Amino acid sequence: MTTTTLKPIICPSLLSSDFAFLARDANHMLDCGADWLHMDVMFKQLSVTITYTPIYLSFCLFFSHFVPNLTIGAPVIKSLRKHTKGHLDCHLMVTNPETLIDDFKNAGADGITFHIEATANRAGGVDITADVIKKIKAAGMQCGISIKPKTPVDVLFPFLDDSVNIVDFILIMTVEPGFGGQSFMQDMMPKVSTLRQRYPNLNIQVDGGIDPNTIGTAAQAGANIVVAGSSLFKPGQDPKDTIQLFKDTINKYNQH
Ligand SMILES: O=C(CO)[C@H](O)[C@H](O)COP(=O)(O)O
Ligand SMILES: [Fe+2]
Repeated sequence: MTTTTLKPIICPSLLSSDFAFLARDANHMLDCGADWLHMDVMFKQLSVTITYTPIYLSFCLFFSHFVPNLTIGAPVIKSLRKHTKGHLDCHLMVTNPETLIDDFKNAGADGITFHIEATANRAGGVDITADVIKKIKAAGMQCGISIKPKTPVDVLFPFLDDSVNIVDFILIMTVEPGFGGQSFMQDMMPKVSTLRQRYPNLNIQVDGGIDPNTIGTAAQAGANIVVAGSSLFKPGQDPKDTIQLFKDTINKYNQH
């Protein structure tokens, strides 16, 4: 297989911006060298999981929120679109991502990343997942698939091996989704290196706890797209230097 050098792509998470000055903060990050603008879409939606428990010889219903937080939706993307030319990389932490694809496309999103836990765990999950990929691509957007920390990486293989419905990148969560400012989970790195070995040309994004101390670990494992909120919006620090450091570190480890 021929390999190409993967471009570093730095995505400031606007979850850490001042929402009252969203466009100002987004464009400042682009002026500082950022490549994409990462938009964290969280919807505190109740989901139901049916699980068979052999111990009790019965089926149990579990109710949970996909994430315990509520952030922004398509109307905010639409407003921001009018004030920036940046690539809007929308990370959907919601239970039924297929219901939001048209809204986000119409609002001006450039890419949608959905969580496989929100599609594959439902009845007919493989087909639902494939349909979501198809729908995002048919709408002309980039498509990413994300996995939470407890989800094994091999659930992604069938979709990456599909030569028809091409996924643009994988997002490996390096924190439990829901909030910015959490600590980087180093134990997620074997997932990144497994993907890098199996798919040398795959764009791999990491999200959560990326800062000057953790970027080396993520880049060495094989990540070339990084999301960073807290570390880029840290008061009193120039994001230009941090973005350049992230790019240099990714380039250092990304020589096939
Ligand atoms: O998806 C996310 C949380 O669910 C955010 O993108 C992520 O946490 C970025 O923030 P930080 O760099 O502060 O960890
Ligand atoms: Fe995110």
